[in-house]
Amino acid sequence: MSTIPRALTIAGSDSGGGAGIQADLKTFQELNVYGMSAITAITVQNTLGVENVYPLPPKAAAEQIDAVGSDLGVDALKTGMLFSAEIIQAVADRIRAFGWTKVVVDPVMIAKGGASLLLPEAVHALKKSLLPLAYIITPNIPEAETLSGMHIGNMEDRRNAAKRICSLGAKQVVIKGGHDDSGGDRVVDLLYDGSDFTELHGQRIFTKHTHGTGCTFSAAITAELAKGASSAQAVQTARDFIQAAIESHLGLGQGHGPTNHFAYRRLQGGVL
Ligand SMILES: Nc1ncnc2c1ncn2[C@@H]1O[C@H](COP(=O)(O)OP(=O)(O)O)[C@@H](O)[C@H]1O
Ligand SMILES: Cc1ncc(COP(=O)(O)O)c(N)n1
Repeated sequence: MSTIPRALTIAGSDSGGGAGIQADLKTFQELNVYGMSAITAITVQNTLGVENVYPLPPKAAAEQIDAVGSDLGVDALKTGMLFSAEIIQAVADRIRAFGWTKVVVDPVMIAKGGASLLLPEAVHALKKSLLPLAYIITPNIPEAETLSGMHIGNMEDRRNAAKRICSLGAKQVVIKGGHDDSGGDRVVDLLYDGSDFTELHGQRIFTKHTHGTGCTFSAAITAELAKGASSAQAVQTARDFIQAAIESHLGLGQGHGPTNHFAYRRLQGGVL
């Protein structure tokens, strides 16, 4: 019998392949984890932006989760674009019914190009129904501001926002630093595990090819949790993965291009 770790992504499809379900499955594969998906919405998207969003019925998301959960098994899962309060509710119900605990919530709200990937009225459902199920939640700075209800202008604010987000029920939080350009050539992600803070520092890459960085980062955390890594180890591997992926982006498309999901394998000495 195979003992390969299994990870599930519950997210939207990005036809351009750089974010969403596609980025998640590529990341799982690169980290040697068996990937499964439950699609919540289909986006018509390329590097120039999101042209349209077709949400699926909440029942379709729930049935996909049931299908994989009842048969293949799930060691860890992540959520990405969930779009509506009804889909959030359906997803939260299934996570609770299966009793899954290694749950990474990427609270996707707005695409880099400005398109809304979560209806404004669904923020309440995200906070109330999904956030308490999160083992790790991974907001970027604008998402952390929405969840915490406070402005984040510096690292002290970020620490306070992290505490507030944990007080809403998430066990741990990583507030990502991609949107904070005050650090010059450094980028800092902040992990709060409910008692201690860890700063993960990296080299900021000056590029427009950062489409899907948040999806890829949270998928890498999920893959590592599926393998049994601690949250600190999982977040560090995810940081290394996304750093390599941005550094050697593929230069695809005319707009905000995808990162290079092959790069981490190359870094580890694997064959391309
Ligand atoms: N220009 C960059 N250089 C290096 N790392 C980056 C850069 N932009 C984002 N990252 C990393 O990518 C991940 C996603 O960050 P962020 O851009 O803040 O999230 P999101 O994609 O959700 O908006 C984080 O680990 C962050 O440190
Ligand atoms: C289906 C889907 N899910 C998530 C994102 C967010 O990714 P980004 O913030 O890099 O645009 C996206 N653009 N599309």
